[in-house]
This record gives sequence, structure tokens and C-alpha cells, in this order.
Amino acid sequence: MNGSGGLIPLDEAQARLFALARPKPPVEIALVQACGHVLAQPLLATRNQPAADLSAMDGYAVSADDMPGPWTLIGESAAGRPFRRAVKRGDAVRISTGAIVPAGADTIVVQEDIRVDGTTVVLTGDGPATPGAHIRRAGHDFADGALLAPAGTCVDARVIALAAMAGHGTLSVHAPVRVVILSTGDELVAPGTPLPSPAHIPASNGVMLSAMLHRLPVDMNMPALLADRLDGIAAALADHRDADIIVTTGGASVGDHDLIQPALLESGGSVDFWRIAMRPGKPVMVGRLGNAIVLGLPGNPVSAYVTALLLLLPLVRTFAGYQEVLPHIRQAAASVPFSANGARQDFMRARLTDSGLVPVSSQDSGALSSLLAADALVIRAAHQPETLAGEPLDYIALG
Ligand SMILES: Nc1nc2c(c(=O)[nH]1)N[C@H]1C(S)=C(S)[C@@H](COP(=O)(O)OP(=O)(O)OC[C@H]3O[C@@H](n4cnc5c(N)ncnc54)[C@H](O)[C@@H]3O)O[C@H]1N2
Ligand code: MOO
Repeated sequence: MNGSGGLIPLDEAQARLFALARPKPPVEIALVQACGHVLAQPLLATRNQPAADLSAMDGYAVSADDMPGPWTLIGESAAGRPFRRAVKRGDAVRISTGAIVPAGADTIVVQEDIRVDGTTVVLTGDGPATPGAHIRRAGHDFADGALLAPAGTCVDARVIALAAMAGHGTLSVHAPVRVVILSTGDELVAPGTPLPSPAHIPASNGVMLSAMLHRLPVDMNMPALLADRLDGIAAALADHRDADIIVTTGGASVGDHDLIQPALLESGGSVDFWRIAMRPGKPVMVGRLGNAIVLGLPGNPVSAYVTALLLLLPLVRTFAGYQEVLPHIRQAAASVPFSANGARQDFMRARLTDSGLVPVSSQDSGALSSLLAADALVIRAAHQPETLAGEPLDYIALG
């Protein structure tokens, strides 16, 4: 026994859950769709950047040996329209930012330092400090064949821009993770639909989970709400046995209408473990059905949020090939005392103020307004003694 009534510690539950997942196979994906995916292959340059010496300024290309001029203007090199002839002694070529430096020139004089009289170019300012000034050398950003990002890199706007510059229109990334979100409960009504009675509530968990997954590489499927009926839930689970993850909310606990486990068994699946020593989120269940990992989250909206943050999102990241899958843990001082904790690891909603962390007034796992009022989840270890004001606390930033 572990002192918390047979509940599994969260870190053990995470390790067991993530061990069920394997990174998805590679697929080629267009750059515009690649953000949030993870590189399955290293990103290599297929060209030199720049491919030639380019001017970094608008001005005049000359030879440093000719300083301080004057020069004869013999033509123009614009971005995309290079000057084709060589620059000889006494020559200057009008040049724009990003244009190729003509042969024979090795220095750019910025136009602010120049006066042009007809075809005569005269130095009026200080001129370039050093020969070679304002020239971006061929290959100085990267050379053909260079490793730009290793496999395992999370694709963001910087990676996408670099890939485009390096000659790619697609990237090899881990395939999207197929996630099915099933919301169960007789009381649920689709968001925005009039409630038939005070016994009904809007089904907020589905849209919440879908929003939490929004930035991850996920193929999401959110079928219709499911009533508390064993056969209906079992059939819905079986329908999605080819998914990577079936995540359910509601029906995870011990009540007469808590049907996720019996429905999973009815559909031919198996339960790996149930109940985690955490608050909120104790009734989480993990099982398998066909290809799918079945992650049963509690119905209470805050419990569903916290368990999605700590279990669902890291599981998706594991499938997606992420190297860091868990939320980042930060430290800040307690602004007020945090009382000694019980046997379950506690994730307390708190505000991060100038004087430190303050718990929000309600820690009820049904109170969604308290979740929005919080900007941190303070992590209290099982049996952690009282933390005094000014002492450090671990927390996860929200939002
Ligand atoms: N006797 C016990 N009762 C409960 C225990 C326990 O150990 N012994 N655990 C409690 C804890 S902790 C939690 S958390 C809840 C979890 O219950 P379920 O996962 O079975 O969830 P439901 O009973 O179906 O619903 C709980 C609550 O959440 C609302 N809900 C459900 N689905 C949604 C949804 N999609 N969107 C918004 N709200 C939803 C539902 O109406 C209930 O109010 O069990 C405790 N009970
Ligand atoms: O786990 Mo429940 O989430 O404590 O309310």
C-alpha cells in the first residue's frame, strides 16, 4: 500500500500511461500545416544561404581600393535583377538591399554617405568603416547540407521559415494523433442549446478539451453526447477502436451511473489502472481497446481540465514525438500560508500576485469560474507539511 488507499501516485500513473504510446510514423506535411508537429527527420539545407554575396544596405557597390572615390555610375544591381558585368577601378554600381554584389566590388557605401551628380558618385559622409562592409557573404547563414534542426525539434514559425529558406516546401513530421472525445452523462446538453430542466447542464468538457488540444498536432473527432447507457457507451467506444486515444469525460467514479469501466469491458477492452492519488482528478481510468488507449477523465469540469493538462496533453505529445511532454514547473513564494496536505497530491488553483501565490477562494472541482480566476496550479505533494508565507512553492502556469 502507498498510504493513500491504493490510489496510484501521479508520476507512476504518467509513466505507465506514456509507456503505452509510441511516436507516430513520419508523414510529409506542407509547411503551412506543420506548426506544432515534431520533426521526424533532421532538417537539412538543400542550398547555400545566401547563394551569392548580397548587399545588406541600399547604396553603391565599389572596390575598397578606390576609396574615397569619386566614381562613375555604370549601372544597377537590384534584388532579383543582378548587374551582369564586372566593376572596374573607378566604377560604382547602384545597389539595393538583397541584391548581388557585382564581380570586382567588395564594399557597399550606404546612400546616406553619397551624392550623385549625373553619372558621378561623390562620397559626402564617412563611408564604410571597413572594406567588405555591408556585404552578406554567400553561405554565411547556412551552407548546402548543413543540419538546421535535429529530429525531435518542435516545429514553430522559426523552423518553418528556416525550412522554406533552406529549400523545402514540406517537412517530415510525426503524423497527427487521432483523438476521439466522448462526453457521457444523461444531464448533458450541447453548448448553446436551451436546457430542458434544472437537472440538465451544458456539456462544457468536450469544447474545453478540444480547445486544450488546439495547438497540438491532432486529428480530432467529437461525436454526439452519450447518455448513461452501457450499450450505447460500449458501442461508441468500439466504433473508435482504431483511434490513438479515446478520451471520455464523466462516469469514471463509483456511482450507479458511472459506466465507463463496465462499457470498456463490454466492448472487449481492458482496464490498465484506475484512480490516482491526486486532487482533483482521483477517478481517472486508463485502459485499452483495439489500437486505442482509453483515458477516462472525471466529469467534474475542473477535474477534467487538470487531468487533461497532466495526462491527456502529455500523452498526445508522446504520440506526436515531443521530447518534453509534461507541463513546465516553476517556483514562486507563498504569499499566505498553505496548510499541510493530505494523502493525495493537490493541484490548487491560485493567483500569482506581486507578493506571491494566493489560493483562489473556491477549490470546488465543479467551479469553472475559479479556474479562470486562477493563473497557477500550485502543486502540493502528498503529506507536504504547511508552507509558510515567503517559502517557495511549485506551480504550473495556466493560460
Ligand atoms: N461516493 C463517491 N462519490 C464520488 C467520488 C468518490 O470517490 N466516491 N469521487 C468524486 C470525484 S473526486 C469526482 S471528480 C467525481 C467524478 O465523477 P464522474 O467522473 O463519475 O463524473 P460524473 O459523475 O459523470 O459527473 C461529475 C460532475 O461533472 C458534471 N459533468 C459531467 N460531464 C460533464 C461535461 N461533459 N461537461 C460539464 N460537466 C460535466 C456532472 O454533471 C457532474 O456534476 O465523482 C465524485 N463522486
Ligand atoms: O477528483 Mo475529483 O476531481 O477530486 O473532484
